[in-house]
Amino acid sequence: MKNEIKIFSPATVANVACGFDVLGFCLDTIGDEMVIRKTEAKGIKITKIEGYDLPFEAEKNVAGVSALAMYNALQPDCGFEIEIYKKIKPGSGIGSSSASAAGSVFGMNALLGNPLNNTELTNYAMKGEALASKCEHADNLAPAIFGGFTLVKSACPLKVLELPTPSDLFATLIHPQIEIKTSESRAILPKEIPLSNAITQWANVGSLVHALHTSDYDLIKESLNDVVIEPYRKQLIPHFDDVKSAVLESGALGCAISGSGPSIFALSKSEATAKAVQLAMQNVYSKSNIQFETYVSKINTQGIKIL
Ligand SMILES: Nc1ncnc2c1ncn2[C@@H]1O[C@H](COP(=O)(O)OP(=O)(O)O)[C@@H](O)[C@H]1O
Ligand SMILES: N[C@@H](CCOP(=O)(O)O)C(=O)O
Repeated sequence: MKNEIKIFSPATVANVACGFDVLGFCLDTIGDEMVIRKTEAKGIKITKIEGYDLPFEAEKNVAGVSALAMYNALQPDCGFEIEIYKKIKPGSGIGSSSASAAGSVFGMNALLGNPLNNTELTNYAMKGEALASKCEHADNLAPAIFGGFTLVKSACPLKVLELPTPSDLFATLIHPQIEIKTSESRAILPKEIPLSNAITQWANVGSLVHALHTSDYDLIKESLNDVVIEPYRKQLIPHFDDVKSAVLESGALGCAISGSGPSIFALSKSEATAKAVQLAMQNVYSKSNIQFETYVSKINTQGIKIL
């Protein structure tokens, strides 16, 4: 059995407009790399972090927290070293913390001969995610680990439903280079919502799930709306309304905040439209003095992969 593996741990889009804390999908072109190594010395050590300044103490890094949760439960006869090559900026809204939290447990599981299934891995990864967002949500972790679109039916006990990915669907993202911490953008949300908004929102979630199952792109378009969270969070994202109008005019099926922001995502029916949408996003932000990155990505149906 191998003593070391290198993995690609993908970025993810949580919420997918209407599905706060339950829906998510996995990206293909953006993600971190990690190396996980078995050691004779017991315990979990983070030995290398490149890309961004993050804590090396296992208890303060989401990769270490999820690894420790799994390690303490399994009590294997070895230890693990973790190297993180961070490409996803922390606080991006595309699952930076989730990529690390999922990557460490996925890598350890592979080196131990895969004793755990994807649901068990997601459960341990949630312990790490909770360090960053102050809440055990799995809507980034599930698509990172299972791939494709996922719905977290319940967090406790964890039940993840894998949803189909229509083959022509492409994502476009813009990541304005400002940091919004998930914990802070959760803190501004209302504790209660009007019943009329709840009805609109759960109708959208139900119809989006149906649309994914039937590859009904018109219904995807009708369903990609968020009347519950977006009105609060969009205030933290400069030019959000301008980006959304420009993107919809360019032919996207829908556009919403990615995770807790500041990234904004759109879904389109073809790669050509996704690229036109990318130009529309760039046009809006190039008129401002905020730095940004944009991406076009297929939906990654595999999730984390061994390199
Ligand atoms: N390995 C890690 N990767 C990313 N963020 C981490 C990691 N370990 C700890 N953190 C902390 O988690 C926070 C970023 O997570 P979060 O706010 O959820 O952003 P994102 O939406 O990009 O996941 C930052 O405060 C960061 O310092
Ligand atoms: N459902 C969570 C998702 C946070 O995603 P992230 O990529 O910003 O960590 C939320 O909306 O708070």
